[in-house]
Amino acid sequence: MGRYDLALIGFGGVNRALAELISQRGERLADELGFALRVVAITDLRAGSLVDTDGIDLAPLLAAEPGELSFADLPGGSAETRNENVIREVAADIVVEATFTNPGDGEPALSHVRWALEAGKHVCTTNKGPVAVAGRELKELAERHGVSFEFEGSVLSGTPVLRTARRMFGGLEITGVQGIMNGTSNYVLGRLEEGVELPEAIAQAQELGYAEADPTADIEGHDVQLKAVILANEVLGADLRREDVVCEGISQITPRDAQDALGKGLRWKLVGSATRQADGTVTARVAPVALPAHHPLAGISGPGNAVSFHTDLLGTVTVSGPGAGRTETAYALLSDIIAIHQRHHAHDDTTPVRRALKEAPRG
Ligand SMILES: NC(=O)C1=CN([C@@H]2O[C@H](COP(=O)(O)OP(=O)(O)OC[C@H]3O[C@@H](n4cnc5c(N)ncnc54)[C@H](O)[C@@H]3O)[C@@H](O)[C@H]2O)C=CC1
Ligand SMILES: N[C@@H](CC=O)C(=O)O
Repeated sequence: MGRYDLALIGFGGVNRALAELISQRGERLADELGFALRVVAITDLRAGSLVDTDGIDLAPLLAAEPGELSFADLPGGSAETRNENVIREVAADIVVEATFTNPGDGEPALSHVRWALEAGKHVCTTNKGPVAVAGRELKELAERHGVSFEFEGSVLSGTPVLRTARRMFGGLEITGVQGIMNGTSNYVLGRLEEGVELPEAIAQAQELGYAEADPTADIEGHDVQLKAVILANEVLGADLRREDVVCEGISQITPRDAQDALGKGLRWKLVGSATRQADGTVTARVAPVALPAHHPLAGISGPGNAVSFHTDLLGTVTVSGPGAGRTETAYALLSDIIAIHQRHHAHDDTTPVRRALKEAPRG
């Protein structure tokens, strides 16, 4: 059975949840998927760095409170983050990038991804910054080095939107996408409908692990702006930048507004969209919209998200599911690792499904 050695860059909510999945379900996953996962390096701004090429024992790290974790006194540990050294030098197959999203220049995550690809390592990330700022360049860099750059979790967390569009919509013309793409703001709008004030609703979303490090990005729409760029570029073949997307958030909506709307059969939602215009160009915007109850996006509640694809042959196809959450987003990373395995080891007959297919009687 094959094995992938992982370097985790950033050890906050999402990468800890991935480590938990590996620690608690590693054997089951290996049986099902036909490969094992082992963590050989972790870096984090607050905890430092830790390297063990025989495999890090994750259980004691996961038992520690996140804020109290320090690698400094562990064998192979250091108080220094040492990102570049770890990413370039440690013998890992896949670098898993889950540090803060920087909506401006995508840094330092953009450099983390570049270093890894240059070193011939696959990358999966949930970080929107590098994808929105330099997605095309990074995909080309990955191609040149014969490795994969996967980022399913950058839009709608673990709900497979990008891969669904890429793999399942062949032969369709997609004319536009529209969706609720931020779990925090959708959760907050639901709380406003219940009469909770904005600061308290935001604090609850932070506690639940939905919000960005700076929740302004969620509330003012900047997070959706990045997701609209990624969808426009990935699904509609555009070349948009964040500045091209007109953006308005939900900070002006009060509990009273939300409750008044509800009384009229409307629900305020933060809607992101990208549309192909008649001249072939693509435009995108983010804005709060009071949707009528019968609209397909009106019923999406809590941290749930949904994206509708407008197509020529199927009409509108909507994918919905969690848009945020630590474990849900860690699943996106696992799905990226599975995609890497399928792309680079498609001819291995190691998984139970492949073995069964090969051994099944024909005719
Ligand atoms: N939490 C969620 O529901 C989702 C998160 N994401 C994205 O996933 C990424 C991670 O999210 P969370 O784990 O929730 O964030 P978090 O804030 O819990 O964790 C980020 C971690 O990165 C570390 N870090 C920051 N800068 C670093 C650097 N230069 N080097 C090493 N470590 C660094 C921080 O110390 C922190 O532990 C973010 O980019 C976020 O936008 C994407 C989809 C959903
Ligand atoms: N903060 C984001 C997390 C995922 O991108 C959200 O709330 O949707």
